[in-house]
Amino acid sequence: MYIVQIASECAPVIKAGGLGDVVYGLSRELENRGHTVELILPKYDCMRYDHIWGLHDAYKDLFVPWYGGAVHCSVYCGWVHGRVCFFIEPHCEDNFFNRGCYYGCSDDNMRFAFFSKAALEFLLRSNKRPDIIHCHDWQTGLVPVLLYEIYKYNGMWNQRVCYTIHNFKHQGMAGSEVLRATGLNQDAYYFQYDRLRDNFNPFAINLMKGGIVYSNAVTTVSPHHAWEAHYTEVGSGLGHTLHLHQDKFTGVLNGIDYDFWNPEIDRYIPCHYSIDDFEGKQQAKKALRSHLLLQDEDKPIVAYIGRLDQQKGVHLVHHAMYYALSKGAQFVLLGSATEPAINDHFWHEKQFLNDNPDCHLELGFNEELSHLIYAGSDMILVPSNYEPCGLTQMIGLKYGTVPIVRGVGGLVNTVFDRDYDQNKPPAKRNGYVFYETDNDAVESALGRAIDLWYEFPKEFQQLAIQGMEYDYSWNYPGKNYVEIYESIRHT
Ligand SMILES: Nc1ncnc2c1ncn2[C@@H]1O[C@H](COP(=O)(O)OP(=O)(O)O[C@H]2O[C@H](CO)[C@@H](O)[C@H](O)[C@H]2O)[C@@H](O)[C@H]1O
Repeated sequence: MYIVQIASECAPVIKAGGLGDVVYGLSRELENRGHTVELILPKYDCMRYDHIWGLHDAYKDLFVPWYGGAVHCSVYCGWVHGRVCFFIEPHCEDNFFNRGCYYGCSDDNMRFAFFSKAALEFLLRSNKRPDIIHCHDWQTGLVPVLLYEIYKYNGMWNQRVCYTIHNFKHQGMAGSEVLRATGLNQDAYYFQYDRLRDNFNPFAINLMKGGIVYSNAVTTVSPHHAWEAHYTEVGSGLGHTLHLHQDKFTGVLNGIDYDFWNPEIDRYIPCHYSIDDFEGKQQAKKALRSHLLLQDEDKPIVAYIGRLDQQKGVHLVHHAMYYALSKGAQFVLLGSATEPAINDHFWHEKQFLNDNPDCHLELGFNEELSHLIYAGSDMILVPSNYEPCGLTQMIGLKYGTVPIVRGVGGLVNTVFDRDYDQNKPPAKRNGYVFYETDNDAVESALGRAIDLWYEFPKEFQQLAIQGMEYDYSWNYPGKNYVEIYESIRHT
């Protein structure tokens, strides 16, 4: 099959979070399975150009219809660790992708509506006719809408769309100017409830809803989250839409790219290790301590890696940090916040804990350091309020770092409590799970983990090894996606 992924991120060249990992990892797996995969991405000024090889002109004068006129674009092609990527650069006053950031601008709706339109225009003009277009999250929700309302009539009648939702919280709410800009026009038609009108705001169109309504298949990133989104408030108002489209909606658990996240070959850690040779993890722990200037004592290291926002349960991250320190553990945090109040809070904590020899807060985005933290820590904390899949616990498992998670979303599908899981035999359990959102809940799980580390170190190591035995590679999810593509291809 010929598959084109249209996305706003692809790791490591463009990565704000887990979306980037998934777009890259799935593309690689599909290629390994013999399919042809190409990616279409925005050409941001701030992306990691050092991860692109052979960047060259691919299509010089692409004119993308926009309002009544057209925006002149250049399309570049390059290889990102083996994947063929096309980068779209518009030349217009809006400077859509030269903002020094990926997201967070007041006109994000317009930026990504433009990107969606430009990606299809590029496919059309360059005569690319993929069997499957796979697009992701609200940023590309308009792709299937534009395909079936406009591009189908221009020669792209045979393309089918798989749409994956990584986060229901951000849906892309827009006004009718997006319809005018993209050439969809006809407000009355698109503002119908069964099309793009938001389920709660009658004056807004919802780009993610458009993606659900118009795609041939819709997935989210774990089976449990698919259920939550359909039946609970976690669907952020889209539950009824998912219900109406339930026949094409499923949850496919994400994978991890084991070529990149693997302690046996990881290029960012000082010493490699595996299930059979666990000693290297101690070396990584030493290296982590020396890198972050933590005192070198016989203590467990608890880590948190991730965006610092409400989704991730920041109030519990904060509490767990002090609780871990009080229980004789060390705590390492790597995260960044876009919300000013949360950002200020953690900068304050960082200053407050500056002289604490058992704690380090690294505020910012640092891919290389994240590898060392996964390898050098004993436990990884994921106390999310909601978590569609969660990659950090799966990466932690691969690195023999025991996950301590809240039992929501994909965390339910991947982490099984050592003491209480009813469905797995003890030899298949791999971490600790708590359910409530209060301090006692996180203490109950983190406390058990730290106690086991101190009192039964061999059993703790056994638990870590049991986690490493799980296969959360792209192997199974890759197969699942190919089945989905096959099922929609000839419809
Ligand atoms: N400060 C930092 N420095 C370096 N690396 C950092 C970092 N902060 C985060 N990362 C990395 O970014 C990725 C984050 O993965 P998550 O699963 O937490 O994704 P996120 O919530 O962004 O995305 C959404 O999409 C993904 C993919 O579908 C879902 O797993 C998830 O549940 C959903 O919320 C990991 O690779 C992590 O190591």
